[in-house]
Amino acid sequence: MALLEVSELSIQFGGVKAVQAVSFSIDAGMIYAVIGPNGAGKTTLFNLITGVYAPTAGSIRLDGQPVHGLTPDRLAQRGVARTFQNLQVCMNMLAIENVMVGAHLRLDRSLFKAALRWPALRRADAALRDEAAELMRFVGLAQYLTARADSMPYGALKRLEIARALAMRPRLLFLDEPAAGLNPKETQEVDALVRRIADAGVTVVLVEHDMKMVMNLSERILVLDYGKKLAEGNRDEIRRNPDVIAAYLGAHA
Ligand SMILES: Nc1ncnc2c1ncn2[C@@H]1O[C@H](COP(=O)(O)OP(=O)(O)OP(=O)(O)O)[C@@H](O)[C@H]1O
Repeated sequence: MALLEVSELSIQFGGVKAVQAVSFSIDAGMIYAVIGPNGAGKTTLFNLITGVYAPTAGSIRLDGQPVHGLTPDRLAQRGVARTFQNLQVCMNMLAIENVMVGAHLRLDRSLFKAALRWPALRRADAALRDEAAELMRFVGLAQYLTARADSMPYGALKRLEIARALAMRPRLLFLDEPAAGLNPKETQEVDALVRRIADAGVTVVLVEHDMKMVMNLSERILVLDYGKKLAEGNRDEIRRNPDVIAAYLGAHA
């Protein structure tokens, strides 16, 4: 069974059909990319799957169970996490506290309340801090363990978002343009990081304009155009697809 199964998913904003009857499925362990021109519906598709928007029609199944209409925090508890195209970092907090927020989102609140005796809470907090530090090292931010978020360069903040999403211990991680605004060296580092995340057993879904990165990493690629599925396949199928070349890749590949 596929880890994620999206069927005939649609959403409309006023007259704009942002996503129209899009179907695809993602197997566990895969790196999967969603590409398409600006405005094609990629971020909206992420927003639908991660519970930011409720679909107008269609269904989303995780491990065979329907999850459409669930809120982002319920989805987080089921193992779905994401990063955002525009940074969503709390700048007035320490970097490590931003990562700890991710771990808090994962915890079931009722269990957390039950543990509300101070010594237990302090131990839990120390454990979360250790875990957050470990994740910061994993994404290459060891030098920022005691830094404030607002003192960090943009490239490091992009990684901080990834660390915070990983703190939710996701099975399925959505990365919305992880290389946007990065220089070629930073892009290569994020490329290697995505590979490490996948090697750790997390299924990764990626929206990305950097074609080199997409073609290097992705086992399967979904191409959207005007909210519709234009093509889906492995890298070679996508590279050769005449519709894709005409709509999108021609200018990039
Ligand atoms: N909340 C919203 N209200 C109204 N229209 C929206 C909303 N969100 C997205 N849209 C519209 O839906 C369409 C798809 O937008 P979306 O941001 O998903 O595209 P995208 O493929 O992610 O683009 P980009 O590559 O530029 O990020 C666009 O026409 C956009 O203006």
